[in-house]
Amino acid sequence: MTPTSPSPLAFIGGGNMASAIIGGLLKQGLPAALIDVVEPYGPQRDKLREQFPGITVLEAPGVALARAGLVVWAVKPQTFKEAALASAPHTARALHLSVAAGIRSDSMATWLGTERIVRAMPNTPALVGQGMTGLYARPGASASDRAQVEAVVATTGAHVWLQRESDLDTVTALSGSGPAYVFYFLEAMREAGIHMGLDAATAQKLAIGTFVGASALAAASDEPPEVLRERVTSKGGTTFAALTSMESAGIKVAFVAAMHAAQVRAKELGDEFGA
Ligand SMILES: NC(=O)C1=CN([C@@H]2O[C@H](COP(=O)(O)OP(=O)(O)OC[C@H]3O[C@@H](n4cnc5c(N)ncnc54)[C@H](O)[C@@H]3O)[C@@H](O)[C@H]2O)C=CC1
Ligand SMILES: O=C(O)[C@@H]1CCC=N1
Repeated sequence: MTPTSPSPLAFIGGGNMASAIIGGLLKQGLPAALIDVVEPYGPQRDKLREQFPGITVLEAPGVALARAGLVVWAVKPQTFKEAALASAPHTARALHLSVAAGIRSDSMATWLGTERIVRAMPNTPALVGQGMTGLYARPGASASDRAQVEAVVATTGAHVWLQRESDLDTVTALSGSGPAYVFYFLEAMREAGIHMGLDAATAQKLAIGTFVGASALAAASDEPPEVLRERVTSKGGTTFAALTSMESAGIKVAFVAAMHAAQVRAKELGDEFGA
């Protein structure tokens, strides 16, 4: 399916991630009439209708879902089982794409009664078409199923395919949660700028611009980040002073440990809330 194909899509859960993907699909020209969303929370249903005129927003799953060629699972891991069991009677013929952290395709196959399953781990820059998504296809998903998923995911940014499902937990820790790490650093840089006398708006503008610029440079460069870092670091200069301070504070070690914690949590979510 291409984003302009006539095959309808259903979203189970209409929160942040679903909105990012729906936004991408509509921007690429998918008719809104082809999108159904199941969203039990009233205010969120109103928001979806306002944000995406023409889509169908349902309070609960029902026969309307039977038209979907692709069902996108965008509920929290904690509510996946309940949502899956409620929708399964209506979605048996569809291809299923889950963006939920941790929930393994074995669990989905048990709840949904199909092997046509692809798991994705996107991230919130998908909202501005700059997402990074890791994808894993269960063996029961065909080449055309994978192509259909790629066409959807391509509307939100770039993707990588993974051969091992367990690697999705690592992708979750790296790029899935990753935007939060960047925002955390942005907060710290803004705070430091304010402490040193800048106003908040100026400090924030400089911090965000620095991330955007450094990321663009890293993406455009053939050289790895460590070489780019060394190029900023004059001997005996300011960057050297800052990086030495970070090393002695154990920031890199703590950062690696933090990502391990995220990966462990992704696996726990699969154990706790899986079949
Ligand atoms: N927010 C993020 O950065 C990322 C989130 N994810 C995954 O995406 C999934 C959704 O996350 P968000 O969109 O951030 O959460 P969210 O809380 O914004 O959206 C979930 C939506 O599901 C609805 N919902 C609750 N029970 C339901 C049910 N039984 N049936 C249908 N809908 C139901 C909620 O009302 C809510 O609007 C999670 O599994 C998360 O692991 C994946 C990558 C990144
Ligand atoms: O925090 C979470 O569990 C989700 C998965 C990746 C980003 N947000």
